[in-house]
Amino acid sequence: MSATPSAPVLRADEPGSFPHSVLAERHPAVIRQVREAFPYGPAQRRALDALLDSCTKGVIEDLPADAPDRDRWHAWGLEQYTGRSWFEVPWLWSESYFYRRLLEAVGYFAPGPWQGIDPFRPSKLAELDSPETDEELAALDALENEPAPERAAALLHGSLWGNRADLGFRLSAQSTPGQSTPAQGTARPAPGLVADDSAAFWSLLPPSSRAGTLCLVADNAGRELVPDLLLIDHLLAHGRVERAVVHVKPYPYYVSDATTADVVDAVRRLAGAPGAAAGHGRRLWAAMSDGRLEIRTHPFFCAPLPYAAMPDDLREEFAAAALTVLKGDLNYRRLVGDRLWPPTTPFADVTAHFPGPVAALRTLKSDVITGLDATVQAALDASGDGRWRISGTHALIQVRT
Ligand SMILES: O=P(O)(O)OC[C@H]1O[C@](O)(CO)[C@@H](O)[C@@H]1O
Repeated sequence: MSATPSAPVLRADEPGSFPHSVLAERHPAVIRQVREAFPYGPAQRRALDALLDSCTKGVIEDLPADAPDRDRWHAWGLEQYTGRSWFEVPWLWSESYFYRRLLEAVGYFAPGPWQGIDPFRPSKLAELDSPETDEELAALDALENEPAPERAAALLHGSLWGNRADLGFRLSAQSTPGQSTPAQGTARPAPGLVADDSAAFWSLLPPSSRAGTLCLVADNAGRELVPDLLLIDHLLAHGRVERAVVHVKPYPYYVSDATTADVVDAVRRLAGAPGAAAGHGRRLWAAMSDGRLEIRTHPFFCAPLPYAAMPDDLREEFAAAALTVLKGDLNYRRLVGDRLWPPTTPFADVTAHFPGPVAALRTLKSDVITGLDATVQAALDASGDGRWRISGTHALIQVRT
């Protein structure tokens, strides 16, 4: 890697900035949503109130002495950050620890009646069972008749724009009226795509008898995970990959990030749907049963750390993959170190640390961006849409081979 000058790590210490708004507005909204989602008892309600006080006007507090992952969080910086304001430590760290503390407050980890109860499950299921999901599944019928290259392109874009299904984002972002996912099967670049390395993506997964393994590091459940699985079904069915591994979160995270339960719900939703969707669901179910599609998780997926700091076991796994696909905004931030790089900083430079070929499929929902062509950046900055980095209306497909 050429000596790319470093860039500042994002913090939430600037009032008016997007990171600041996430800690000051989105996190309180998440606590309110969780409080209303379940008939939690007085103890949990007091714990949620205490977290609200701590994360808006207090300081970072240590985990309880008997917390199963206390040592791990101390190694991840908790020792250093205890007693400091949530707004002054790295933004990624604050956000990640917030979700850990939220689960603590509702009794997710402690032995007892609420152990393992996902506080975000009602909103994830509501989204999965929504009429919008019905519509998207029905659109698969038309796709069946499209030539394979168009079908492949449509499924790749479905997985990409599925990343707008970020329920945490919806809590505080106003939706962009009339903005929809790109029409299925159209060859022209989708509006809102600020970088498009689709050709490199497909070049890494040629149909072949020696096809390799795809690792997909998932992001949101529901209407993002379904198109991710449809893409995987297509890659398996067309011999572009021999095996696929979907990496999910070990516990609920960032409101709608996918866990194993969400994968099962998504495959069931497909298999139980009318039309072509059912065929995709049955194939995915069979692939999970015979091991061609595997679900894995790792504590690192809920760590407040960049991918450059990933542990060796994950490093070896990604090094052996034909391609690792990182889905979404948070994974992108972690891939490039959650730093405010100049937007034209080459993607290949800031991802040189990644052990194997890597692709980012992301809708832009935070300030971090790299690998932009200077003319594209100039056009975006001149567009008058000051929110192009954070509004989720723009997306990218970036690949480092
Ligand atoms: O689900 P995604 O695409 O990772 O987006 C996560 C969102 O949460 C944030 O962390 C802000 O809370 C941003 O990264 C992004 O807006």
